[in-house]
Amino acid sequence: MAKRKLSRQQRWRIEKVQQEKVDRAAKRARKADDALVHDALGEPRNGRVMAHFGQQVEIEAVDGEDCGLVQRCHVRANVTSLVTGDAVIWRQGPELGVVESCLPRHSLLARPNMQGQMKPVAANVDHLLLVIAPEPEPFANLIDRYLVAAEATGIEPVLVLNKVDLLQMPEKRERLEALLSIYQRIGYQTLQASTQLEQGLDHLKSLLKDRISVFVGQSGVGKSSLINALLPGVDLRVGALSEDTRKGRHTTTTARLFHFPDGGDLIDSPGIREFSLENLSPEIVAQGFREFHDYLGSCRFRDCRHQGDLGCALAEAVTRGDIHPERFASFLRIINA
Ligand SMILES: Nc1nc2c(ncn2[C@@H]2O[C@H](COP(=O)(O)OP(=O)(O)OP(=O)(O)O)[C@@H](O)[C@H]2O)c(=O)[nH]1
Ligand SMILES: [Zn+2]
Repeated sequence: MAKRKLSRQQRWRIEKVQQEKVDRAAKRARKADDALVHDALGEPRNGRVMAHFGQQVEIEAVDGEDCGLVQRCHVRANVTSLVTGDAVIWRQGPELGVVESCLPRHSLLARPNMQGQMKPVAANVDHLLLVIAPEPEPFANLIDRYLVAAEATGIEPVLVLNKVDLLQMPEKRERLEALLSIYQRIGYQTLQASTQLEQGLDHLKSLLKDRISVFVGQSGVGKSSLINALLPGVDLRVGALSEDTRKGRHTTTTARLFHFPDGGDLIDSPGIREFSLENLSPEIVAQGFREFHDYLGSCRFRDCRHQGDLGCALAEAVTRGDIHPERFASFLRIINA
């Protein structure tokens, strides 16, 4: 009896402490809001989230005479979960500005956090540059996994084969070009580059113009080298990604938006580069294979699992040569993973 009473009391205490924490946070947010009302804030204007630091964000003005001006901003309590790349309505302040609302997003990139929950990391990305290389060679499935994730978020992927200077051996060149041609045939843009030979960079620059891009791909394929070639003078690892906190200066993993000198923007962070697909249903995965679209819904059985089922339209398309067998095998590996 006594034991049960104690545990109820303990529960009550824990709940009370938690409620106090929530109340304190709400009070802090209200106080910050109130303080801003009394400051001389500017007119509402359009802006873009450049980076996110705890309770604050860095906003760049995208309109007006001082377009390009950057200010740290407080975020109104009713504006939830802003991420880098978000388009916002904000007001400039003497010291701190304020974000009043977030405009609708056309895409959202997410990645799993430590607890395995998907956390949004970047908004309004137009282009996913999927970097592959002869070394390390892309492992089976890697390209398709990224493409499915891109299709699920509505972001246009482009395949970038970097380090083409390493393709001296005809056998290797043929193998990688055959791989690229699978994707060209189903309508993906591909391009070849070498940061070593400074090859393909102009083509890449023209693709990046007027868009927000992210670079993804396995470790060692040359993402940093490509970004450094396109964004000279910006150290992506230190400085730009650091923030001052009471605990001292440290590098955060927050995503940051950068402007390419020749036009277009980059959103980058260690987390974004690892972005991948998590827990997508077989239907969404199938939608992520764009050459399957014409056949989905045409299988004999409405609940066809496309795994040897009778009258499977996908399997028939593979037999006819309309779907590449490697892509179909990749689809099955992803849904059975
Ligand atoms: N031969 C050759 N090597 C390159 C090229 N681009 C990059 N490398 C080399 O590839 C290695 C990996 O390059 P990074 O740019 O660090 O690759 P990354 O994709 O950013 O790797 P992570 O930071 O681990 O994700 C480095 O030793 C580069 O010098 C290229 O065009 N040709
Ligand atoms: Zn089927």
